[in-house]
Amino acid sequence: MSAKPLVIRDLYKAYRVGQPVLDGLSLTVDSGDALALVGINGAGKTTLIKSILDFVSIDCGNIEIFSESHARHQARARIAFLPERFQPPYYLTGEGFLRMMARLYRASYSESGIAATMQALDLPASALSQPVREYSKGMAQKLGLIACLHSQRSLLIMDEPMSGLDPKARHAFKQLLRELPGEGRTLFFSTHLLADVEAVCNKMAILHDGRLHFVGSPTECCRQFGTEELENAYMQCIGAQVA
Ligand SMILES: Nc1ncnc2c1ncn2[C@@H]1O[C@H](COP(=O)(O)OP(=O)(O)OP(=O)(O)O)[C@@H](O)[C@H]1O
Repeated sequence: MSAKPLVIRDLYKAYRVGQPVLDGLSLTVDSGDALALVGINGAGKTTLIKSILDFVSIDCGNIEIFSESHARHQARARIAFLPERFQPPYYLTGEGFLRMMARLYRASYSESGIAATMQALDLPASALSQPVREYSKGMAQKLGLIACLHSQRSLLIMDEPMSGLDPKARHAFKQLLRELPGEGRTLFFSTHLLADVEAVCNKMAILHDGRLHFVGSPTECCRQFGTEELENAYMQCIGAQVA
């Protein structure tokens, strides 16, 4: 049996003593999952992502990436990551950035593949030779997404990847995301957009008060909370009033 992309057990993380952001969180992500992490502002989504990537130290528990401890350098060798508020280095051109990322990811640089993804996301070919400091926010986001998609890595971790994308680009990006499981890749991303969760994901995890209050498919979430609308199910899950 192949190793699971991500297994988290009893994870605790506090920035201040006695105030855990993650309070005994456990989660398993299976190969080919497209899992969305949702939760209110400040719920701890970015903290969870940073914990997985060992960007912050954890207080307790363990995290395994393809059966290796997340703290081991090689555990991250199968991950591509796109941070929240992504900004490529200002001194590079679009192509310079994509070639640098391909080297870092030890992936081949496919001119035709990148051209196709750029076209799908409505990023003009001229952006390749343009310095990224001249990019709009959405253009920079698209460049980061393209680097991630072309990383040839098995586990893609993205923090709010759709933020800054216009509706057309979001539509195209969701289509690209839907293709990932068929390529044997696994997707783990945070989002506030429940419509995107329904469109892309076979699983969602609702983080609230430091714990996962629900893990399962959007359909199961609606069923569990006795509603047809995912938004209402989510509100009930986090104990919020539904108007
Ligand atoms: N470096 C830090 N030092 C102290 N507290 C932090 C730090 N980073 C985050 N926090 C706190 O941890 C909590 C969770 O923050 P986090 O950024 O993980 O939430 P989030 O779910 O990603 O939020 P959002 O949806 O707004 O992006 C917040 O209360 C935040 O203030």
